[in-house]
Amino acid sequence: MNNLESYPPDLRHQDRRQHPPPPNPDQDEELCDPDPVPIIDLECLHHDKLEEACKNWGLFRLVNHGVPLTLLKELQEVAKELFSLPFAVKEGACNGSPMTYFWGTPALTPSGTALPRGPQNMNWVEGFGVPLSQLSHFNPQLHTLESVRVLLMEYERHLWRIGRRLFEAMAKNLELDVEGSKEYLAEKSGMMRVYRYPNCPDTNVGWGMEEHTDSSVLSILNQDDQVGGLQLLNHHQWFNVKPIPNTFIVNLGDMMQAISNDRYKSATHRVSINKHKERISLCYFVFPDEEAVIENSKYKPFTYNQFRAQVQEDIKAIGQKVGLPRFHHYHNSQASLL
Ligand SMILES: O=C(O)CCC(=O)C(=O)O
Ligand SMILES: [Fe+2]
Repeated sequence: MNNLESYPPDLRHQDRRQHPPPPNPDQDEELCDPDPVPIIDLECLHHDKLEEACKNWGLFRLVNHGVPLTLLKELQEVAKELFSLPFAVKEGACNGSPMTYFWGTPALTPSGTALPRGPQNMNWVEGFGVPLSQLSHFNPQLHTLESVRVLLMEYERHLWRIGRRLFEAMAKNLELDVEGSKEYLAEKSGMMRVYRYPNCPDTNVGWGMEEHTDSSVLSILNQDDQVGGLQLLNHHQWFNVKPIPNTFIVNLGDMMQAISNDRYKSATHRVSINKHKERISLCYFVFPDEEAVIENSKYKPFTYNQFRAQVQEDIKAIGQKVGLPRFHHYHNSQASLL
């Protein structure tokens, strides 16, 4: 099933062929733990439950989201098909299109190129990314990529409906001005990413995706039905976020934390490597209007454009994102780098 030729050369672990999976892979045991993540029902949205999840977790599981199961299954299938193509085909597939193919890091420049990282912090992931504003503006030559694009167009319409509904409920809880807060969630400002996390017998090679917070307002994740790996940091403890079919994981990003004046939190999360099974996930990120100014008692006035530029600068200069502390009043740059 593992098609070595399809993996980026950096992610081809030499031991891969010598370790067939045991009948009961130990990593699956953790998936039997009770799932601690708060559940939010979109059909019957309780504002107090949502408030509690945003304040205490920065992440929740969304049920009754209204996205057809057939669409979710089809997306997973076509994504699998796309990733199983030879690496060289995937590498060339996005030339001349707004879609990008990347591996080894999720940190990209605005034009979609991977920000260079040292081999010591290689993330065990490959992905395709596309800005939502471009999704309907290109026709990939590669048939499988075109199938993905068509499905993503339909999927995006659902996720925008979900994101807006959730954001409106949060804005109400935060008593934000209804008209003024509209620019904090811009329909086509988002992006979509499809990931594959190759399995690797030696999990010491690092992380599928290293610990981070998202820069978005909201991120909506459709993770593999079967293979876990997503972990959430809450109150100094890491939790496994189980894969449960037909549910989404919604996490709040840095922009939501800033908009809420730090009442809500941007979830710190990471993805572990599975020894035996690869994992597919799809992530939708939605951002504020690029020029919308965020300003309140905890933050100096700033726009998402400025935030993004600062993140890029920090990654280039010190190899990591500093994020929100850069924009706090009374920011002390030394303190935030610790
Ligand atoms: O694939 C996942 O489960 C998480 C992806 C993620 O955290 C991200 O893209 O920021
Ligand atoms: Fe993330």
